[in-house]
Amino acid sequence: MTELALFALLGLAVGSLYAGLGMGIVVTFRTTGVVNIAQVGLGMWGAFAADELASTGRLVLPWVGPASAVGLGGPWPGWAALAAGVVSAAVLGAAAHLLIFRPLRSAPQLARIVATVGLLLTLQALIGLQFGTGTRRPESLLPDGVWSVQGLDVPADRFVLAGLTLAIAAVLVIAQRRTLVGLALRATAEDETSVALAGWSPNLLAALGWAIAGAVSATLASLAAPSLGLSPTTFPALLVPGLACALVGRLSSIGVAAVAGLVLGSVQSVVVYLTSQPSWPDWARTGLGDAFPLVVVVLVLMLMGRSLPERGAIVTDRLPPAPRGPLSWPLAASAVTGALALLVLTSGTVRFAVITSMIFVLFTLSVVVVTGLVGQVSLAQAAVAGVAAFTVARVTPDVPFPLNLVVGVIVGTVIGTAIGVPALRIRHGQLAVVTLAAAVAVDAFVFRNSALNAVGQGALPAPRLWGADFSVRRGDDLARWPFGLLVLTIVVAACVGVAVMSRGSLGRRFLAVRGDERAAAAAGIDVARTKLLAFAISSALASLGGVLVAYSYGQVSAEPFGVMVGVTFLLFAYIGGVTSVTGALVAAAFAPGGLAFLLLDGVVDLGEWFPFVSGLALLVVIVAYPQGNAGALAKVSARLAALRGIGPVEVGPASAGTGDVHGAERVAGEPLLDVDGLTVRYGGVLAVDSVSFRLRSGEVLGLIGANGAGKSSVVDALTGFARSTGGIRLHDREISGHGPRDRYRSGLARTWQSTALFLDLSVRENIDAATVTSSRRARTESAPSSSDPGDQALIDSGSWPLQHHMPDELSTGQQRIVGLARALAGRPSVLLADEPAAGLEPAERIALADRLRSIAARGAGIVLIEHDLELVMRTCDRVIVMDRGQVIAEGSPEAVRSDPAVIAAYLGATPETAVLGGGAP
Ligand SMILES: Nc1ncnc2c1ncn2[C@@H]1O[C@H](COP(=O)(O)OP(=O)(O)OP(=O)(O)O)[C@@H](O)[C@H]1O
Repeated sequence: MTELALFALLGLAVGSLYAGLGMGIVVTFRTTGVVNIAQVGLGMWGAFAADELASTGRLVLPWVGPASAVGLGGPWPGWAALAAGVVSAAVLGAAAHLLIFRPLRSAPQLARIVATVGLLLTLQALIGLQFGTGTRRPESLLPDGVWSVQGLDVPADRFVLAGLTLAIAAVLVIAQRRTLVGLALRATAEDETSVALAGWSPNLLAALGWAIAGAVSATLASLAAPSLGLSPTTFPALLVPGLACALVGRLSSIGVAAVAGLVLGSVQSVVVYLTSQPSWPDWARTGLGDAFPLVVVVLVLMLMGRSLPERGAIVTDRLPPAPRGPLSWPLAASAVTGALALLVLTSGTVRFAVITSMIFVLFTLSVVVVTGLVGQVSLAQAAVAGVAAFTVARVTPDVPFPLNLVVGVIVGTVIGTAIGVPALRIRHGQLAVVTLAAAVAVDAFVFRNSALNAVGQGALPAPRLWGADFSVRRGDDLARWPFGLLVLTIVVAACVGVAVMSRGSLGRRFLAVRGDERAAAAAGIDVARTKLLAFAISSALASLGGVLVAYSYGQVSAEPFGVMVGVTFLLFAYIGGVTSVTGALVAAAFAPGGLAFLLLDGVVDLGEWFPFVSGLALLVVIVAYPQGNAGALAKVSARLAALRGIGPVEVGPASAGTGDVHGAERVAGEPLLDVDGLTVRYGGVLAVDSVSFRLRSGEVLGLIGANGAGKSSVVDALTGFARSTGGIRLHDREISGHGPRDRYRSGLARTWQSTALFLDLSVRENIDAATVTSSRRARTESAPSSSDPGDQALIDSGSWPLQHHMPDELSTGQQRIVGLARALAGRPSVLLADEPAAGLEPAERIALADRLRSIAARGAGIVLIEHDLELVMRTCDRVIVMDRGQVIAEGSPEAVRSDPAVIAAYLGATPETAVLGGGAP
């Protein structure tokens, strides 16, 4: 027990460092919305700069080459050096904002994550160049005595460090609550415009946020360094706990992040102590301390996250477009011929570089699948590749080639898919943190754990197939062509597979989930399964790459699969073009150790400067092209498609379809939907208060009320997007416990006020993504079929002529009509239409009313939310009026229109002038 307490107190040193990083990350996020993965780089820079000044008197500046260090005539006193180091980290932070993140402020979130990754690599390289890669142990500025607490002798600096950490947190919290600058800093991330109107410069405020973050991290990194050591190679191990603390503080609480840092440091120290005990199993001795933050991160985020984002939490920024045109087989054939020629015509190191680039294609392809197509950020792909490689090393020679490859890929895929499980509830920057934490854990617990893996078991036996030797090396030949051919065959198969998949129905589902998870679930797509499938395919590709890397080296080691390598995969894939196979090929050509790398290195010998210069170049590229190469590639592929005559056609007026049965008899038939005491609360807001109604077959039921009355919340609750209490029976079956997808598949469909179309898919593909059973029949533009649910939905909604357009080529009104078509694609028995007429011309509204009637006439029940009373009168059999969450009237449109309570609820409007809800938006 005493030992446990002692180790917990000793852990306060590393805990204060984590707290410093966590607080820095929170401050940056609160002021700029960036989850700064490079925060540890800023903190380390300050600590190194302070130590250099204190030990040699050199002021080192954050660049390389001439005048990158100034001699200041002898070592500086410790506290003065610390102040200078802190200022230098603050300036570097502000510069990072002004030069990199300000230009990217309206870029996709992914671009900003990639930029922080690029900044981290650049800072790591810069520190290595300026201060060397060895470990330093600076002089301590804190008291070096020992304090006795309840019989325990604890170094005094631990208490001072913990106290300082809490003091810094208190100062930051008070400053942000009590000072004008603090308040402006808090406001700037949420609403730049209001801050600017109040006379503040959002740009300077954001730079100040970055500077404060850099200063806080550098202060605590410098003070903790004497007991921990300073080394540029230990970055990732510090980064993840820092991010974990920020997440525990929900990226918004400085105080919680600080306390979480201290607790995490203490617990980690205790875990390390426990794992060193003789009773602890050998296989679990190494890496548990490093794996622990992963557990914290995952638990916190899984508890915080939601399986679908909430209304209002939808991220509107778009990833680069993904090509959807037909595969160009001639282009593919020329690429394969070119690669073959390169293999045959080269030898030695050049051929090895060609092979390295080819293997790298598998890594960038894995990022294309999971990030480019499904929008899930993963920094763990190198770890997954490593798992496969280590598995192969372990099972060979008992399991011969190629069976060992299959086993490796299966194990890698299982682990990679498991790493993807948090993605079911966690998104964007937070997912980057989880996958990074997973990479650190796998690196520490598996790759560097000699009790668990086969490192040091020697060379992999030559891969042999049907008697032929496919090994990379024999005698003087460093890169044999049979191995190149083996790699090429696997890579070509993978490329073709991904290209075909991304253009098919799976690719459609991927892009739908990437575009809008809520709308995808409402269109019957299993979002969780789609994401996991993407992680599985992506992990299989990375695993193949991992095994081939192992065979290309002839043995397995941890280095090619390190945490920073995984980070590099994302960086290269994004810049090369993260949404297409072509992008993966471009990225791989420039891969470290690959072909372009070799050629460039031959032309300009950058030597040890290479990592820094390439990091800087990547940052310049990402700032200049925030969508990476994918934007450019998409333009080229659109032009090629236009040349082949498959470009967009002119938008014609939405014509009435063949399925129009206007004028059919209105029959109120069997009950379809029974809603009983439906109640929705958002925290303290009672949005829907015990609403009950019944909808019958053939009926159009109007749901009206002023803005904020609770109408959309009713739709959200009925379709499974808002938590609710009360009964919901569809076809006499209780569905209130079911998810959105199940409800859609049971026949309950909805449209969205925000249109929520999948912007990366054409109108036709939007509809096809939502058809429960997809029709494989070849379609013709002129001959719709009533047996095809997609065709029928396009016709019933009047959007048949729009089917070859991309959503953003359409007006908002047309997009709403397409949204209606998508809701009809599942042939629902109940349709909840949330303001489908907003943005339509008067004539189009009349046509829409007729269409809704004819859909109902064929037996569906429709709930129509609408502000325009004329449309409601024309379309609905019955109307429910809501006010402040409650039903205040119900009856025929005529009766409701003249109900005094209803008129009173609408600001005293007279029945003649009333356009309920204040008019269409
Ligand atoms: N996610 C949320 N969190 C907190 N409050 C919410 C949330 N969504 C809606 N509300 C609140 O619930 C109430 C009902 O909102 P709702 O959007 O359902 O009304 P509405 O009748 O559809 O309005 P509108 O006609 O403007 O679409 C409003 O007070 C709104 O501010």
